[in-house]
Amino acid sequence: MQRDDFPCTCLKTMEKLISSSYKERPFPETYIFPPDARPGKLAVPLCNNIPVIDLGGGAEEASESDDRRTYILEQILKASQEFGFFQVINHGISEHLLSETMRVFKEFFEELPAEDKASLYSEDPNKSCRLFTSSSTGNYDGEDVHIWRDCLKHPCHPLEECKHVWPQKPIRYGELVGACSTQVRELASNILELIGEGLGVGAGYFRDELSQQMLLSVNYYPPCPEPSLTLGLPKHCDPNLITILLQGDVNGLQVFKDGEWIGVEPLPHALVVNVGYQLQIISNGKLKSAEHRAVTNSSEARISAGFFVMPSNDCLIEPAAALINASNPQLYKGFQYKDFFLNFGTKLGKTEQVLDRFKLQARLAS
Ligand SMILES: O=C(O)CCC(=O)C(=O)O
Ligand SMILES: [Fe+2]
Repeated sequence: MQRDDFPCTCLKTMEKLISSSYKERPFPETYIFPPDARPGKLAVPLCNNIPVIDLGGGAEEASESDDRRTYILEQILKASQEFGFFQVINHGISEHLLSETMRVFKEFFEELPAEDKASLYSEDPNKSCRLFTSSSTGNYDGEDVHIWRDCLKHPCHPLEECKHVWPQKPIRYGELVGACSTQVRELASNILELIGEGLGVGAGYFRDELSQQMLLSVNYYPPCPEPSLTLGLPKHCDPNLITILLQGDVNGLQVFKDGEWIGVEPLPHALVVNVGYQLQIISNGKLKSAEHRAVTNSSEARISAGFFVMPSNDCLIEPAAALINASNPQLYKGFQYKDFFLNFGTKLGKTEQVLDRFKLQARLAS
């Protein structure tokens, strides 16, 4: 960016961010979804049936008692089969760290000077740390409809290799997000161990390449005057292995279950865990990656932070051999993770098509 251009480019960039322009009147038509994709009924039932699993102080500690470990493992497996979603409490990550991390995200979006934000803004999806608005495709100007969110995205594992690309401000960002990423990663590894054991592929199955990368995506949804016409995130399943989400204390996350949308109730200091496409594929369809979306509201800003555990780009993904037999034929072909990810980017909003290229028996796999 040339110094002379700076104020002008900066201003244009900041106009795109929905957090800078949401008070605009009249309501911008470019954010209005076609009738069949609108959220419709906003007051969906708040779901008290998405399982809430008590990890009793941390999944790790569960290893101290075999019975307790087996009980937790069974609950995680059942929830991943039936819902593809669950919440965990008593997960071992300190409440103080979680609330301070959410606070630093809020400071980032609401208090950072425009020029600091502008220096991180990029529409290049290959840029490792970037602030953008609407979808992550990097094609804001070509989108049919914009989505009502700004997003800060960057890798968060291994810390020493990625911390240097993170925002330098707010000043506590590195320390808090670093500590939180480390602890979330440990929790995710423990949950994956339990899943591996429960599936019968072995506790260590998801270590190394299958879970090598972790990406942090912080969503900022400003208050929206027209929540019934807009979406913070359209319906999708996550493309990765497993996601751990901090959803703060504002409603907005909904899961599609048995033909209807249900809200995932924000519980203080709970973390939401959801199965991504890779876990569905590796488990040969035994675990399910559920469709979800984020709706907006007219009264307060909402922040969510997703930690996406994902395979290395070159990792070969295929259903685990131990899960295939005469009565459970292989449902998906093997592929490299990067091929899946590229294909995913072209199928945004078309969840029914994402898996088509990877199915072996189109009529059986869902
Ligand atoms: O904001 C939320 O609660 C959901 C975020 C989400 O689904 C995602 O980032 O993939
Ligand atoms: Fe998601």
